[in-house]
Amino acid sequence: MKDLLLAGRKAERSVVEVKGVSIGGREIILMGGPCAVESREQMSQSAKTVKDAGGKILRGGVFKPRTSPYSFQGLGLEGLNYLVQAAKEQDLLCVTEVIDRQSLDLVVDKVDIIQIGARNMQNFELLKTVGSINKPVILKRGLSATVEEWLLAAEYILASGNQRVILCERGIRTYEPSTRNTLDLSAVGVTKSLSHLPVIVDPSHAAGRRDLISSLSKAAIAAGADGLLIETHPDPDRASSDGPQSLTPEQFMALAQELEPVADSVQRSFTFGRREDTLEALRARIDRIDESLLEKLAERIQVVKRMGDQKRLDQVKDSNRQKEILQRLVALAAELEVPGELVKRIYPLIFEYGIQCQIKSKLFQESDIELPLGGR
Ligand SMILES: O=C(O)C(=O)C[C@]1(C(=O)O)C=C[C@@H](O)C=C1
Repeated sequence: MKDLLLAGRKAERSVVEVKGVSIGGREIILMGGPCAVESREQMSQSAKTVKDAGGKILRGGVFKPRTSPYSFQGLGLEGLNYLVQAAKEQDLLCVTEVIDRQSLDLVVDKVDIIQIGARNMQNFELLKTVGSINKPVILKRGLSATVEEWLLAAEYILASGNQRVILCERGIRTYEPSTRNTLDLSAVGVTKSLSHLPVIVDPSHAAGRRDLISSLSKAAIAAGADGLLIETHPDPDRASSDGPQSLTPEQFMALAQELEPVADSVQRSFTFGRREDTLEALRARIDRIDESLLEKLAERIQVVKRMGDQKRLDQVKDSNRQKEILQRLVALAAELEVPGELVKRIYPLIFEYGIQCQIKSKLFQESDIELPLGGR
């Protein structure tokens, strides 16, 4: 197929790694959650269901591109917080859809995966924009897109620099009205023969009815899908969006349990149930925590550097302020059951590095003299 310079087939299939979760490896990755985020409680319950079932990623729409302008359009930022918080509570990753640059800017630092919905598959400017970020992207197949058009849409993202693209088959429009769309399972195999990218399947949007989700999910795994994106809602009859296709928590659990033997039968793996106590799962959790600690440290260093601009050289070191910070943190540490001694040992290093940065930027703005801590 022409022009698939980056999305086209390679000797090795790509595995998209995100915070210890590998999409496109041997393991089938289960992602679940409601179509739209509605409340803190709804997201908490959904996250628990997904975790209990062995899922790794929580989904939830906060910016909803709806067919009718009068349908629920999403909770926006308020919903984003519910999604992120619920995922954190259960140590899940989270994914949400963006519809334009503005919504991308709002979510990009908060979620683990960005979704481009079917209706935006050929929004080329948006594809280029998500191509310039450092976050994996789930690219849904357009409602009437051919596999070639879908792969060329992925090519836009890859060509803009972002190599972590996951394709998602979510059903296409056909003449058959008994399901909302027709799940094109042959597209999984076709796409995998043409491209190295991982492919997941969303049976919920394809079928539009919950009675078919279980069989379609199992069929998707047998067809070679690397993961499933399935809608579940604590109370589907009251869902503000896509209730008829959402599974109840019990149905979601039952389905997840049935995935294990299907995955086994095609030399893939899926483990039903919570797995937080294995060494591997705990290490993955530690990796995620360490990443966020470091991200916060980097943010602190940036702020401290900016503070330096507002101080004279003789004001850089402020022992009273350091004492104040330490006192507050030692008290907080006690509440959080972290030894105060640890805080007292770590913080002087952090203060010292900040002071060095501030002094350096004042004295040697143009120089690159090594600081004792190796910073610059
Ligand atoms: O509060 C300031 O004035 C800072 O520059 C920040 C900071 C810090 O790291 O928190 C750094 C140096 C000062 O000795 C006190 C505190």
